[in-house]
Amino acid sequence: MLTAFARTPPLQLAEVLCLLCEKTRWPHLIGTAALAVQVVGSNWPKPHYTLLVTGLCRFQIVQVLKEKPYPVAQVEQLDRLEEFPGALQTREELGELSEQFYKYAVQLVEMLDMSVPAVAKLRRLLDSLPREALPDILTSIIRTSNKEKLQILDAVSLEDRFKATIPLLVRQIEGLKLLQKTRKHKQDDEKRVSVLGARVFRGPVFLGPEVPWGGQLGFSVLMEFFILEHVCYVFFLHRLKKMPQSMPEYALTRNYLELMVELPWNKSTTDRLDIRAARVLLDNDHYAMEKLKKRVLEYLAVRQLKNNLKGPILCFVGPPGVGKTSVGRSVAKTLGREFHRIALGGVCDQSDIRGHRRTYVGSMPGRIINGLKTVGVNNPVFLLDEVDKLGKSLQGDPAAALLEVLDPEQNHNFTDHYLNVAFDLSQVLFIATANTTATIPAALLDRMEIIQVPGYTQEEKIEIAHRHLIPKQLDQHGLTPQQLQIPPATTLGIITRYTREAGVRSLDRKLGAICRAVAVKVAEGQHREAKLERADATEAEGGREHSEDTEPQPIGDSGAAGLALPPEMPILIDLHALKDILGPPMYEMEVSERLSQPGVAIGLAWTPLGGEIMFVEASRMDGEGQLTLTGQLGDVMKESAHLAISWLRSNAKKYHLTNGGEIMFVEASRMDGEGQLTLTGQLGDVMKESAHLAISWLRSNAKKYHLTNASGSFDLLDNTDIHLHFPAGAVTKDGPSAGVTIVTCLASLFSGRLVRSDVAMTGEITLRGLVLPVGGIKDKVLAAHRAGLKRVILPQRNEKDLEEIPGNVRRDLSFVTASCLDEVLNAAFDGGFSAKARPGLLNSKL
Ligand SMILES: Nc1ncnc2c1ncn2[C@@H]1O[C@H](COP(=O)(O)OP(=O)(O)OP(=O)(O)O)[C@@H](O)[C@H]1O
Repeated sequence: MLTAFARTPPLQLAEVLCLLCEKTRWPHLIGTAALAVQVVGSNWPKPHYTLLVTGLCRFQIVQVLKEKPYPVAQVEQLDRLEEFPGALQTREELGELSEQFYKYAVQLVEMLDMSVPAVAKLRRLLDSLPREALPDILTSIIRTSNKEKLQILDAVSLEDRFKATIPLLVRQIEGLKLLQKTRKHKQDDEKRVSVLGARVFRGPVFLGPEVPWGGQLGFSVLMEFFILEHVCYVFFLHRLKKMPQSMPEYALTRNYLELMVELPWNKSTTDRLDIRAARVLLDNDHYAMEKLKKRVLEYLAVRQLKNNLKGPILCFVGPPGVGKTSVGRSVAKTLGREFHRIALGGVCDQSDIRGHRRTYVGSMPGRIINGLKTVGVNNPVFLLDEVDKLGKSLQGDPAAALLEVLDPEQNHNFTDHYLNVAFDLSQVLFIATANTTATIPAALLDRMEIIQVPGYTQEEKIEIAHRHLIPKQLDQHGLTPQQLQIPPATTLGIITRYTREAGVRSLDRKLGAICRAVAVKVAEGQHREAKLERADATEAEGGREHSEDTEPQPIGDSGAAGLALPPEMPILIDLHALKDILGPPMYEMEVSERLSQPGVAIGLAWTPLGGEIMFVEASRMDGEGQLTLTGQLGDVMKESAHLAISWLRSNAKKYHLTNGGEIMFVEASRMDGEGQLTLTGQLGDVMKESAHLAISWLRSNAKKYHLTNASGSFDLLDNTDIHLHFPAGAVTKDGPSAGVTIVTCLASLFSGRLVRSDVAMTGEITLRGLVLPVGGIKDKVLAAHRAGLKRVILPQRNEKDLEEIPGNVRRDLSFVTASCLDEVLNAAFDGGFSAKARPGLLNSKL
């Protein structure tokens, strides 16, 4: 019944035969006739045969004659390919279709890498085969579903065949185009195309609706995979499909694939770059911080002018609670970007940044990739909080991993160990914050632009409290300004007596405590009001109700109002109410009290927490002894013991203390008149050296200033030990800026004169008595102002830094700029310190 045979490629026929036999069981009446050429296989270990057939032609079943033991049917041959070449030439439309088809086929093949042998062979095949055979051949090679294949088989007329196959070719071409677009940046472009090319034609899973994802991955998602050239990771889909769900690896693979799908590979928000609006928003959100806001606006302006700015990473450095994090949040808000904060404090494992390799049990991606997953876009603002507190451990250096993240030249190719695929971080805007630059690794510091954010003055704090903190706290506690009022005088009271900070975080907390206390009163008041109303109503009805609750109760200790009546609104917090709520003041200014003895001076220190005033105390003792301490003591405790001994020794005569007691003084031989200098207060090396410098300078200038030791000798250390102490003893201190304070303190000790109680100072000294400039002037001056001091002695070369000081602080303080120690001492003592100017010597013996 088969009258004309045409040779069709065996591959296609084998597929169609299989389809017909296995899947369809005759629901399809059109099939392919084929000649079995070879049968290879065996029955062991289980039957496995490969059938090689040569295709002949399409046929249609007319009637099934019998089904067993094998189906026999009467069929009719459908295609007569020998007629087709003629038809192609005579019918214009068919000729055009065939030409179009050929062009698409060539285009598709040319998009592949011709260096792959299979592709080159295909190209040759395309030219050598008759045009009418191409639709069947290409359908069997390109990615098509079984359903689509059967549709082509059904297309008997050549015209239908071309028409049905062209869309399949176009779909494949578009897929490849998208793929190539995304990979054009990559260096290893060609290699990957070849791998991909081979897969497009022969690989198991590509574009197409029938993806083996158990219905959970849609076509578009797989498409995204595809175009993002992570084609090889589709491999995991196969693995997942084959794995039993109980296998631990199933969850791992699934999590991994879910992360791949959830990551915002090419999803971003559109930047809103309106500098005027940004300025208004920054001003509305933050009071003061002019320098920081100015720099942030400059940065945003440059971004507006130049897209894809590979700009510096901004790093805000300043004490805690000065608003660094919240400015970062405002930047995201002005740009209309997502905001994500990554806390780096205490991170000491580089896999925190870069993720674990998937071979680890419990492996996870790093914080960067996790953050991207959380925000769901690839251009968020990432705030790297506390970069100065990164640790180091055996698990690697997280700072080194951050280098890659922050380097605009490298971060378009950031590879997380877990993901193992490069992710482009170049669209992410990184802002870092730190309390100090001292502990930021140098390489990291080099990649960032540091913007100092100094602490606030008292006036600024009051403004911030009233503009931002109080409204925020009221809102958080469900209160209104009609219920609670905090006058500026009370805010100042909180700032000076209950907080000691450069920022406003404690102030915020104290305001929160006030709101909580008032919330209780307001809630109780409402409760009572309701009860009173009910009581009134009952009374009106003639009934009388007695309840313990209606007994009058005082509000707090202040007894401001009884609880029988609701408190009068608004509740005004004065200084008395403040004491009731927050307890007795935590900080009192004890400056003048502590300066009531010679040998004490106030220095100005800069710490990561802001500026602070620092007392330097000195005492001297006759003779030399040794103190043995046992009992596994820590450094601070040992220093305390030294302090105690020093105090007792210098007060021994006053209290009639002798050396026959419990403490063991072992007399040591005197070293040629050299005294001993004891330094306590957890000092760093630089500070210890400053103390030695100060002593040396004073010894060499002892005659000039009439400085003597306890026995009246100008050799200050002769038979004399000196103890210098820097409270608070448990806080580590270092740096050269205490030099002038140490000199002043010792000058006071050896002269027996009191240092002015309203003066603080800072400056490095040299052996020749020069005063060198130091850093952190603004914070230090603000600390002196906070402490209520009146005069600040600064190195002359720091005069320029005074410009940064707010006008009101400058007005309250008098500044003395000194270039040498002579000037420092003259300004630190009443009536100056020069030898001539000094009145009769005070007896300096203690
Ligand atoms: N100038 C300001 N104007 C308004 N609010 C401010 C200002 N400065 C700080 N705040 C508020 O103070 C609080 C603490 O600020 P934030 O958390 O940003 O401090 P930080 O400098 O990042 O501190 P840390 O270094 O501890 O992270 C926030 O509620 C913030 O809104």
